[in-house]
Amino acid sequence: MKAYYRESKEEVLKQLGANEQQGLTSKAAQEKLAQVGPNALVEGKKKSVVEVFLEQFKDLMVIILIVAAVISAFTGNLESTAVIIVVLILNAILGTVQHVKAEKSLEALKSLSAPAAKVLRDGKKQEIAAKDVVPGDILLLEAGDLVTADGRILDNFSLQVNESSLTGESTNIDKLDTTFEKEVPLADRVNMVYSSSLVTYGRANVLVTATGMETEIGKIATLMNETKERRTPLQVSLDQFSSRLATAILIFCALILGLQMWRGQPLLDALLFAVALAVAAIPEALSSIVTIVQAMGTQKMAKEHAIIKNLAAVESLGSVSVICSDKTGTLTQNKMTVEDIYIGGKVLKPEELNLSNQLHRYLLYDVVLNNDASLSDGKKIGDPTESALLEMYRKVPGIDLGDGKLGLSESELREHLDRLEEVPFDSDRKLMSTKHLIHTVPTIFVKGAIDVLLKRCVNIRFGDDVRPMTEQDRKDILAQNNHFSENGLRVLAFAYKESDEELSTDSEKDLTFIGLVSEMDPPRKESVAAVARAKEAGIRTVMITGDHKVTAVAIAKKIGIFTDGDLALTGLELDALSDKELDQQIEKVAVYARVSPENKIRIVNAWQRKNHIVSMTGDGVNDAPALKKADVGVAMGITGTEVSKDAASMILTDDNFATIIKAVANGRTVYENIRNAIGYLLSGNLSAIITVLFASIAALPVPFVAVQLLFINLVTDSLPALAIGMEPGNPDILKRKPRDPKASLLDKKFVTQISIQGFLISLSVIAAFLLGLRDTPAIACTMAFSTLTFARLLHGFNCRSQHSIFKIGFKNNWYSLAAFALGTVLLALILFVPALYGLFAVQPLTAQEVWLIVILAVIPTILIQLVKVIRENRD
Ligand SMILES: Nc1ncnc2c1ncn2[C@@H]1O[C@H](COP(=O)(O)OP(=O)(O)OP(=O)(O)O)[C@@H](O)[C@H]1O
Ligand SMILES: [Ca+2]
Repeated sequence: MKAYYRESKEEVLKQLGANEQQGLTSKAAQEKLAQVGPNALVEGKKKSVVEVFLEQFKDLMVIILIVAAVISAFTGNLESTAVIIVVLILNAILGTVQHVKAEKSLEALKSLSAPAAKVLRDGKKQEIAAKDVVPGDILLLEAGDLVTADGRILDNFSLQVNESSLTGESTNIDKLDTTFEKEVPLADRVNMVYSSSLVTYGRANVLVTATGMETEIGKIATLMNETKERRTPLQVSLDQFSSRLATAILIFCALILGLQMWRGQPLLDALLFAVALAVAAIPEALSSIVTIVQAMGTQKMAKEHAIIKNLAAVESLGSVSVICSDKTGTLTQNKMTVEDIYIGGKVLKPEELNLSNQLHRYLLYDVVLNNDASLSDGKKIGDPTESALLEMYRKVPGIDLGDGKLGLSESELREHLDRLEEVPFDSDRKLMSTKHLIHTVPTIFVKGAIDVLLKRCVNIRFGDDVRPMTEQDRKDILAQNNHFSENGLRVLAFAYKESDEELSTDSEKDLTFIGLVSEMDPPRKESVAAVARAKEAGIRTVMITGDHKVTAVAIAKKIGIFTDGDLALTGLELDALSDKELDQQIEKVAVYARVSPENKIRIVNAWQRKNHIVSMTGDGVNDAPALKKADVGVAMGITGTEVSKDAASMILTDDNFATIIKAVANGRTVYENIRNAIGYLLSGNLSAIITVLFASIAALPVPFVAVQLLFINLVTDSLPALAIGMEPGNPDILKRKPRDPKASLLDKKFVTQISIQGFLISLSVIAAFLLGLRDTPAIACTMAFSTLTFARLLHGFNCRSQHSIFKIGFKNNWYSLAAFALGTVLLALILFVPALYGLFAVQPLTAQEVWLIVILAVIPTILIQLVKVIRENRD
């Protein structure tokens, strides 16, 4: 390993064959990539397919089935044994396929949110996937970036980096472009940056020295490589439910076994009862249905511009009750245009500026030079606040745009008066400064938020004349600012000073005021409707912005976030409140203006103290802690920093507030569909359990054989359960209050409903069984099995929604009809193809018996639908 930090910049460049001005050529980069491999950490050892397959047999439920197979073999029912074994193997294969698929789709989602890196290649700044970065690349880092490779700093502009993921040290570290003589420990190598750290401030050009597993984090990556299987809260609670259910089944089986033996039944016959009960009770399809429905939900969300990074977020989304959203870009379009300019005591349009006016000239210097954006071929690059300023510059009469007129184009101006030093903008300080030589005089230009900047101005300039700022001047400026803000305009203030000092944040004082520029950022069209939908859904929308309070409230009113009786707080006002005072007000506060990232964490905490589930958007470097603290942290796919994307659990690929509401609706739908599918499976199982218990207690023969129950649980029941999972969102899904996150999935009301439905179906099945018993036990068994299967297929329609089938119809879910049809065909095959009789232990039925089955099976569904219709008409 070479100690790059101990060698000079030139030496390192030479060793890696790199070019500081041009970067690598794309061809050289490609060759290098083929040679060293992608810049990614090798994932921890994944479970092999065989391991996954074998794991499927570790389940207690499966063990019960294996025991059932053995018992069947002893009772001479070898066909049953064979079928159970085949079913078990098929089930394990299905489980394996599903596991692999789920992993793939998670990986696909991951790759959608893979980090990007900015590099210099072929002499141009380019954004590439982080995995394509190679040693020798020139990495262009700026605040908000994730460092994606190890590198030596070539040019440093006050870069600050957080290396906590590597060193555990949480403070930000100032980087330098020096060379070390002696050996120093990793944490002190301030002329290097390391993969996995976050750029919190400033910028730097860095020569990549190592990528992938060769990086420092790669070397210790084995520690974090154990890919833990993460289960969502819902999956965890279902796991708990399953294991409790398994225990209950075992106890019941023992009781039944005891009862049958006590009656003097031979052991093997008694065992058949126990087996039937066990198989009837186990919801084999449950966990796979939950996984499938979740996976389909996330895929749908991805298509609708919301990428889920963490599956648990789908569930949290369903109970979100507060959404704290950024204003700029999320609620608004982030398309800024300059409206009015306040300069020399007058309000002017850009077209009214005059190049021969010295005051106007200084504003234009400040506008163009103290600005990182650029306009090329009509494309805006950089911060929209800043590109709007360049567009304003171009509107000034006399600016040369290649037509030979007098004034310089912005790039010529930047070339002539190049930037000597700079202090970049950050949303805490809300200022930006640059230093230039103007007519050989060193001059510092400052621009930023008016409330911050005005405090630092001591003079004001009118034309060529600079004089001390009076109280009246201040009042005039603030009044003008207020006027702009009330119209929802963002205001930037401009100032300068002539000074030779080394530029730092300390230089931003004793300034001379130049003027104000106001910019318009119209709300997104969809925002108004989305906020209204959120309100209907019991979700409070709160606007959080770095902008001025008056501006923010004006926009919030337009969008419908701020209504009569609401409050607006600034970050400073928030700081002045105690937690207790904040708790008293928080529900009224609709707008937070001039917030700092720390304010955001406090806002999340306060809502969470009130047991709200909070979604918070963020795009900046410092938003990461608030995004992590929120229940659903949302990052912006287009404008968000890599750091914010890394911390979020959902990424909006269109940066649009309305997408969050869509995702909430999807989250609610996924949860409801899962709940309905679970209700369907459990009520069906319960009906079989009741029938077996009844037969046992009434000293009747065993009503089902294991194969029949397996057929129902694994085949005919899975079809409607999946169809229920595909149910499109209920149109009134956003008209309800958010789900209480603490409420259990199987609450009392739901359990009662499941019990009643299971009981109704079992009544039909028992009736069919008793009618069959007038003939032979074998016919009775066939009738009980057919009635159970058909009744459960029909029950699929009942569980699609709380509403009756007349209200929801079939049109929006053809899957439910297809599932029913397919299940019916399979049942018919078993009943009418003699070759299958042996396998499923059925007997040929008469036409009369078939009619009886159909009628008995339909009755529970008719009753359940009837209740729904009555309830609908009552409400
Ligand atoms: N590039 C910049 N240079 C100087 N000042 C700026 C710049 N951008 C914004 N400002 C000033 O800082 C204030 C806050 O901007 P900031 O970027 O923190 O808010 P924002 O992130 O754009 O808004 P939101 O939080 O709604 O997304 C603005 O109102 C403006 O006055
Ligand atoms: Ca912001």
